Amino acid sequence: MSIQFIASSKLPTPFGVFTMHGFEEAGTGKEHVALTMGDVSDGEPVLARAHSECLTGDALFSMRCDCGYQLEEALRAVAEAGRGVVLYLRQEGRGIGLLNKIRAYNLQDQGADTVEANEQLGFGADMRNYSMCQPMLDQLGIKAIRLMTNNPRKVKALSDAGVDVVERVPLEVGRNPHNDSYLKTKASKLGHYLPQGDVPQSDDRPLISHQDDDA
Ligand SMILES: Nc1nc2c(ncn2[C@@H]2O[C@H](COP(=O)(O)OP(=O)(O)OP(=O)(O)O)[C@@H](O)[C@H]2O)c(=O)[nH]1
Ligand SMILES: [Zn+2]
Repeated sequence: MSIQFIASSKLPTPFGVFTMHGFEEAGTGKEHVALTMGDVSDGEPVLARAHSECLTGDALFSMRCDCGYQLEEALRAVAEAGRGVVLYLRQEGRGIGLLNKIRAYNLQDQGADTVEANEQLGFGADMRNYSMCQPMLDQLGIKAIRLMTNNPRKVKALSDAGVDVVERVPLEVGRNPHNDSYLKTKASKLGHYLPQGDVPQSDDRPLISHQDDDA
């Protein structure tokens, strides 16, 4: 895929100050972002997250999925390591887009699981492609990554796209009563490595703003 680097800036967050890099896909005009911290171009493997956009989880505090929790944890882990990258990829709803994801949620409200809902709408279970990742990492001087994910298909897709994934780092956060059956379906039908066992019963989403209270 042809992707053009556009500009970089600072991005202060509750976790620390990242550098934000903006990219534009040729053809589609899709805008992707990479957040980096530390020296990522020294040739050593870089702690990395390739995060698929989830407006509902990432921005609207949804507890239907684990996306928002994973995004927070990935940013926190990179900041703690002092070095890493988070690719924020505009492939909402596993590639079907926001409005189709809302259609899929409507079907899930009526009993379908996340895979059945996609299929009832005429989509595959996962319509994402990761071909923007290698050119984005290349632009940032990143040679190899330690990928934070529970999704073995993502590891394979990135490797197939030419990314040197030297390690998978588990990212198991955010399980709650609202997303438990969704996570079970991800494990059983999409192959995610996710712990089973008792669901934490708390309804709270561990928002960043609450973390100081616990410290
Ligand atoms: N179509 C659809 N997309 C969903 C649903 N729930 C979350 N998503 C999208 O799924 C994507 C995240 O995919 P996941 O399978 O949760 O995670 P992953 O990135 O493949 O795996 P991890 O790296 O372990 O997080 C985001 O684009 C979300 O918008 C759903 O019920 N239906
Ligand atoms: Zn989500």
